[in-house]
Amino acid sequence: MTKLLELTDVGLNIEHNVILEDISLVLERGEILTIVGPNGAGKSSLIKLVLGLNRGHSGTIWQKPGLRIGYVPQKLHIDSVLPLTVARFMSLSHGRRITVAQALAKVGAERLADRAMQALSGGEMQRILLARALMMSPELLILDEPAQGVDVHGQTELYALIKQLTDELQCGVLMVSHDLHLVMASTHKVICLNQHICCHGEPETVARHPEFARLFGRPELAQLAVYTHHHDCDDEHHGDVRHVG
Ligand SMILES: Nc1ncnc2c1ncn2[C@@H]1O[C@H](COP(=O)(O)OP(=O)(O)OP(=O)(O)O)[C@@H](O)[C@H]1O
Repeated sequence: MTKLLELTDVGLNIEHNVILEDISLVLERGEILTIVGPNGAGKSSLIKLVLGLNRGHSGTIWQKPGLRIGYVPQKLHIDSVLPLTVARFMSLSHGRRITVAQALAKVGAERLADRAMQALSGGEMQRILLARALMMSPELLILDEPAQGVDVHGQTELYALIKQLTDELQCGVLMVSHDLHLVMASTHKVICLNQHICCHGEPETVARHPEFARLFGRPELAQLAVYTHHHDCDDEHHGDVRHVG
C-alpha cells in the first residue's frame, strides 16, 4: 500500500473559534475515505486544509511528495451568457495528462462534449466536474459533496462510478458526503466529524455507532439492510484511520 496523505493531531482555529481539533487520519492508494458530519462540522474546512487553501493549522499534514490532486468542488457557477461547451471547459484545465475525449469516456459522458455547460443537468454537471478532475491523472481525488443537486438514483450511480474509477485508477479518494447510507456501498472507511472525530471505521461500524446515531438520528440503521458494503479492509489490522484523543 502506498500512503498518499497523513494528518496527525491537526487542529484549526479561525477568529478564536475552534473549527477542527485532534484530527488524525491516513489515506492510502486505492482507498475511499468519506467524511460525514452535520452542518458546520468542519468538513469543508478539513478539505481546504488538505488542498492548502486554509492556513494556520496546528499538527502536521503530510502528503506524498509530488502528489497530484484532482478536486471536484460542491458546485461551479458558470455565467449563463458565457458561450462554453463541455469540451472547451475541459480543455481549460491545467496539467492535462489525458485527452478530453478520454476523460469524458471515463465518466460515460462522451455524448456531452458539444453541449453548452449551462444546459447540463445536475448529474451531468457533476460527471463533467469529475471528468475534469481526472484529466491530470490524479493520485488523490478530493470530492466535496460530489452528488449535491443530484437525485437519489443519480447519486447512487455517481458514487458507484467513483468506486469504479478508484479501482481502475488506483487513486485515493477523500470525499465529503451528507448521506452515509448512499455512500456505504462505495466507501472503504468513514470518519464522522463534528469538529473532532466522533467515530470512524468501516461504514457499517460508523452507522451503528452511538455517536453517529446521536448526531444523525437512527434512520440510518434501517438503511443498512438495503445498502450493504463488501470489501476486504480490516480497520483493526490496517489501523489506517485513527482517532487521537
Ligand atoms: N473563513 C471562515 N471564517 C470564519 N468562520 C469560518 C470560516 N470558514 C469556516 N468557518 C466556520 O467553521 C465552521 C465549519 O465550517 P465548514 O464549512 O467547514 O463546515 P461543513 O461541515 O463543511 O458544513 P456544511 O455541511 O454546512 O457545508 C462553521 O461554523 C463556519 O462558520
